[in-house]
Amino acid sequence: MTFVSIRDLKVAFDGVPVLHGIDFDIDRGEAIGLVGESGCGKSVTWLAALGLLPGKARIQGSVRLEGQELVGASRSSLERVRGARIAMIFQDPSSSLNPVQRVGRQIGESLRLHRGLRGSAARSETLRLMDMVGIPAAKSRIDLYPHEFSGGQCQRIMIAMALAGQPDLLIADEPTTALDATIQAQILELLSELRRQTGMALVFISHDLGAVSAVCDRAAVMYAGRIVEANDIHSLFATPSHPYTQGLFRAIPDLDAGTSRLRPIEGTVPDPRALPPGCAFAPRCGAVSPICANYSPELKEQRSGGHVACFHPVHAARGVAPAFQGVPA
Ligand SMILES: Nc1ncnc2c1ncn2[C@@H]1O[C@H](COP(=O)(O)OP(=O)(O)OP(=O)(O)O)[C@@H](O)[C@H]1O
Repeated sequence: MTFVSIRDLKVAFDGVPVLHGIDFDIDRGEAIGLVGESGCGKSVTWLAALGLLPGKARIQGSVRLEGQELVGASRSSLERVRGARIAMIFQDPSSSLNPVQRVGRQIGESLRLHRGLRGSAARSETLRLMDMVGIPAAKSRIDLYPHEFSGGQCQRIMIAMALAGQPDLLIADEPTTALDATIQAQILELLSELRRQTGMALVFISHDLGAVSAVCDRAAVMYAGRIVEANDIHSLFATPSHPYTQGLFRAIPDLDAGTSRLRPIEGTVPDPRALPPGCAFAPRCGAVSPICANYSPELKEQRSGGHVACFHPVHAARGVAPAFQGVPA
C-alpha cells in the first residue's frame, strides 16, 4: 500500500482557489522536496492534509496515510495522526518554542502526549533525543530556557520535539531559512542522518533548490497552486524541463562564475484572485506561445521520465552544476 497518497487536493479560502488539484505519492522512508517561490502553495498542501487550516478553508480531494483518509477526518483522529505519525517543523523555532518553559519540559510534554512517557523515563528519553539531535552537554542544559540556546540549537530542539512521537513522516517547512549558511548545512546534514537512523520519510519544503538536492531523493516544483514538474533529484538537476524550473536554476547564485550569472525570474507569482486564463506561468515565460494563454497544461509523464505541465517542455541537459550539491562533512 502506498505510504502517503495525495489525489486531486484542492484548497480555497473565501471562495478563492489557492491549490488547484495536487497529486503525488510518497513511499515509506523517502525524502521528497517541495520547491517554489513564496505563495505557490507548498505549506497549504500539508496544513490541509493535517487539518491545520482555519475554518474558512474549503478542502477537497484526498490525502491517505496508509489507506487512512485524512481529508474530512474527525478532530480526534487527526490529533492521533499529528505528532505520532506525521510531525511538522517550521522555519522559526522561536515562534514554536514556549519562551517561559524549560526545553526539557517541552520535549517531555511531547513524549507524554505521544508515547505516554513520564518521570524518569521521559527525562532519560529527553536526554537521548537532545543527544541525537546534537545538543552538546544535554545533561547540564536540559533545564535551560529557549533563549539560552542559539537559533540553530533551537531548531535542533524543535526537531527533537518532532521526533519525540517517533513519526513515520517529518514535514520540514523551510527549516533552515532563518539560519546562516554554516548552521543551515549542519541542520540539513542532521535531517539526512536522522532519516537514515529512523527510517522516517521526509517532506522538505524550501525555496532553495540547493538545499533540496542535499537531502531529497525526489522533488516536485510548485507554481501558483499546481505541481508543474516532478522528477528524481538527479534528473531534475540534469534536465529541468519546465521553463519555471529552469528559471529557478538560473536564479541560483553560481559562485564559480561570479554573481553576474544570477538571473532572477522576472515578474511575480500571480495573485490567486487574478490568475491568468491559461498557464499561470505564461506571463513570465520565455517559451510562451498562443496556446499557453488559453489552456492550462496538465501534468504529463515525459518519455524521458518525470512529469511536466508545459506545452513546450525543454529536453536539453542544463549543463550547469548546482551551486550546492551536498553538505560539508
Ligand atoms: N489562512 C489563509 N487565508 C487566506 N489565504 C491564505 C491562507 N494561508 C495561505 N493563503 C494563501 O494561499 C496561497 C499559498 O500559500 P502557501 O503558504 O502555501 O505558500 P508557500 O508556497 O508555502 O509560500 P511560503 O514559502 O511563503 O510559505 C498564497 O496565495 C497564500 O496567500
